[in-house]
Amino acid sequence: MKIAIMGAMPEEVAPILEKLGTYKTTKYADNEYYEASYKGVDIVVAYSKIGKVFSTLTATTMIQHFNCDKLLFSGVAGGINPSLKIGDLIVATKLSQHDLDITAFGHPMGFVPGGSVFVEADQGLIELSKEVAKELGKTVQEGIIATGDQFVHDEKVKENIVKHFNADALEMEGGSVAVVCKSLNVPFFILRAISDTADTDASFSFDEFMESSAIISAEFIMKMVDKV
Ligand SMILES: Nc1ncnc2c(CN3C[C@H](CSc4cnccn4)[C@@H](O)C3)c[nH]c12
Repeated sequence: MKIAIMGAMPEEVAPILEKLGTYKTTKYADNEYYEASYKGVDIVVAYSKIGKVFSTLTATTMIQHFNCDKLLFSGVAGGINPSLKIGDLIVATKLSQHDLDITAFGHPMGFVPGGSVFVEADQGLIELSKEVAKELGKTVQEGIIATGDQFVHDEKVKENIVKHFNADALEMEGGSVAVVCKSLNVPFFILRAISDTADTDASFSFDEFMESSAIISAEFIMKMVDKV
């Protein structure tokens, strides 16, 4: 088995690389991939860079070039559900692309022919996260995550995303990673810790809490690796 551990930003994978200690760095397709063996498990780590295109490239590379057969995503997100506070963890049950819009042709937001509005995450990995949460005595919410190529800092954008997708959190990479993993038949798991609430203060909150929230997510993901 070979596990892909992915983030979007350097800060989202830095805590994971620190835990791994030593790793081999491979440059490929304008990015770097870090390979290590961790407690007998082969792991490849990478941060994609921001957005759906870069995350699609990295997820595809980790699966097709590095032969990963499970993909875990660790990072931060903007909270939509009022129950989600800064630092809280959310596990994606399913994901959508909130900026995919051909409604002019009568299709629902997030849908294109041949696709689906939502892509469901792997139930086995979600169940595993519940075991880890119980062992750690941590609360982990499950919910819908909406992905789009914008940093959301506007209540009206949030409201529109809730209206169309009933999303609990939002970010910029999970929905595309989900499509890649579904199409390539690789179980995937998307975990995010809240860094902001995607409102007018989002960028300030993000700057203040992103690193600490990224660590919260990364530490949980590494506990998942112990059991996967
Ligand atoms: N409100 C929000 N909207 C959309 N996405 C998010 C996220 C999740 N990540 C963080 C980062 C923001 S853009 C970025 C660009 N430059 C520096 C830092 N972040 C991008 O990878 C998506 C956290 N809060 C979000």
